[in-house]
Amino acid sequence: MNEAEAKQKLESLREQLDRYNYEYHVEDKPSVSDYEYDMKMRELIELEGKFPELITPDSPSQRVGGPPLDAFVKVQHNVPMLSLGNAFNEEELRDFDRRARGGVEEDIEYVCELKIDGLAVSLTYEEGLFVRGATRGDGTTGEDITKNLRTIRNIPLRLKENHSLEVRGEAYMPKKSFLALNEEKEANGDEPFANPRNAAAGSLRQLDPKIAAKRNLDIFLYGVGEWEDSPLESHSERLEKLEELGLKTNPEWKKCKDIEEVIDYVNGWVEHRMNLDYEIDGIVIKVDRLDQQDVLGFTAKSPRWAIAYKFPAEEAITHLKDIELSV
Ligand SMILES: CC(C)(C)c1nc(N2CCN(c3ncccn3)CC2)c2cc(C(N)=O)c(N)nc2n1
Repeated sequence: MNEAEAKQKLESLREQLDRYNYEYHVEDKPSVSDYEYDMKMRELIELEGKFPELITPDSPSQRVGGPPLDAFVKVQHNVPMLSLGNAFNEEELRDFDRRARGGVEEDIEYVCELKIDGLAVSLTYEEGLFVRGATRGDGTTGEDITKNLRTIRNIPLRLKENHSLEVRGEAYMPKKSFLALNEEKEANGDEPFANPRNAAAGSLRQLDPKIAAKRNLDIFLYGVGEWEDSPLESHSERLEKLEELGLKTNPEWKKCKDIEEVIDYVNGWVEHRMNLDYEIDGIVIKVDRLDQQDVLGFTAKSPRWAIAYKFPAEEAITHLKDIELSV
C-alpha cells in the first residue's frame, strides 16, 4: 500500500471509529460490538505504525497519551474561572432575583442547570482541534491535564466546526463507576475514595494517562471562557451551539421566564436527584441574556448574574430522618 492509499484508508478508519464512539458514548446505542471496535482500532494503530507521518492529533488512536508525566505544567486562565455565590433557601433565591432585577432595565430570564459534583475544567480548541485541557485550580492558575482529559471519550478531539474557543465544564465520575472503582480498591486493600468528586479529581490528577483512561470519567460542558467572534447573545444559545459542535452539555438544563419557575425547577430536583446516574450538589441559576450579564458584572470573586442553590448534604437528611423515625 502506498502513502496515498494509506492516507485514504486511515481517514476512513478514523471516521468509522469516531462514529462508533459517538454512537456508544453519546447516543448510548452502539452499532458494533466492543470486539469489532477494538479490531478496527487495532487496524488503525497498525497502519499508523507503518505510516507515522500520517498520524493526526485528532486520530482516535491519540486518546490515551504516551508515558506518564513527572509533574503537571501550570497554566494561566486568560479569563479567570470564578467562584459562585451560594443560596441555601428560597428566600435567598428571591434576594438574588431582586438584586439582579435592580441592576438591569428589562425583565430577566434565567437558565437553570444541575450543579454537577465533579471537577471544574477548561478545554481549549484551536481551529476545531482540542489543544489543551486544564483544571480550574485557584481560578487564575490551573494544571495542564490535557493528556488525561483526552482519555474522556465524550471530549471530542475535533469539533464539528473549526472554531477557536475555550469552554468550561465539570468532569465527573458516574455513580456506577465510582462504586465499581471502590470495590476494586477495597479488594486490593487500597483506600477507597470518599465520594465521586474526589474520585474524579484523583483520577484526573494522575500523572499516568493510562490510569485516567481506566476510570470511565465523563463530562458536561456548561460555559464559555473565550470565544472571539461568537455572535451568540444568550447563555441558552451558547449551550445549544456547544451541543451542535459535538460538546456534551447536561440535558436537564431549562430556561425559566422568572424566579417562580426557577423555584419550581429547584424544588423538583431536590427529591429527584437520587435518580440521576451522577451526583449533583445543587442547581446553578444564570441570567440568560449576555448583555444583562455584562451589566451586572462581578463581585471580587463571583458573578452577580449567577448563583448556586445548594442542597443540604445528604447525610444530614439521612441523619434527620433517623431522629424523626426514632422519636
Ligand atoms: C460560569 C459560572 C461562574 C457561572 C459557573 N461556575 C461554576 N463553577 C464555579 C465554581 N467552581 C468552583 N470549583 C472549585 C472551587 C471553587 N469554585 C466550580 C464551577 C459552574 C459549575 C457548574 C456545575 N458544577 O455543574 C455549572 N453547571 N455552571 C457553573 N457556572
